[in-house]
Amino acid sequence: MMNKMVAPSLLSADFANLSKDIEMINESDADWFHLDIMDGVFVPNISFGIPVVEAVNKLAKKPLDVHLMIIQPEKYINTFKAAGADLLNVHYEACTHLHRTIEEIQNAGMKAGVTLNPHTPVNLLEDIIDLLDLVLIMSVNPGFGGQSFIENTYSKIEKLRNLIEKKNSKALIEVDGGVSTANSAQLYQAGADVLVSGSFIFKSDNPKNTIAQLKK
Ligand SMILES: O=C(CO)[C@H](O)[C@H](O)COP(=O)(O)O
Repeated sequence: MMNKMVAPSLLSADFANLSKDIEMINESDADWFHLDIMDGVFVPNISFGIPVVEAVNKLAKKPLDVHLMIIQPEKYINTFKAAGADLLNVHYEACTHLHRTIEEIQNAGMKAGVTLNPHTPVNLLEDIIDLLDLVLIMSVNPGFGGQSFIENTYSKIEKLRNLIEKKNSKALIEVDGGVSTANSAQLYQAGADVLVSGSFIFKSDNPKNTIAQLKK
């Protein structure tokens, strides 16, 4: 059975009032917190780092889903575990030894996810999908919030769902970038389990209500 989960992306939160937005997510129907870590090298932007993950972890009452948009993510596995990450997403494009990195994340006591950039085909995961807890499909080029959704994402989700079933994998499918109520129903229908949404939630008049709408 498919899930209908929502992970608000703190990238679009008000950093001057972060505790208020964390409290809003705690009280909402959201399932996870999504935290985007950008290094200015793997992606052309810098977001926030480990001290912010630690601070969020002190207040968050839901799991922390951490998306590493950084080179050499294997160097920071234990650091993010100590900071409070429950699920660690690394990019397929940033990992030379992906199998080893996934095992290290899981051995550190976290769920392991692999993220695919829009140009990366899902069939490249064929020989590792059975080990994964999650696959994050980027529906924008990573680096910035507020971009337009790439329509080819639906067919990528369908191909990934087929691969997951063929390989009897437990991996959840998460989608990130340009997600709103204009595409949420179709994304769940295509096979997505978890939707990440940033600007659509935080720029709305009633973010808690928007999160509830995204779960419908
Ligand atoms: O990973 C990200 C950017 O790299 C963000 O999580 C994603 O873009 C969500 O933002 P929005 O919902 O505003 O598109």
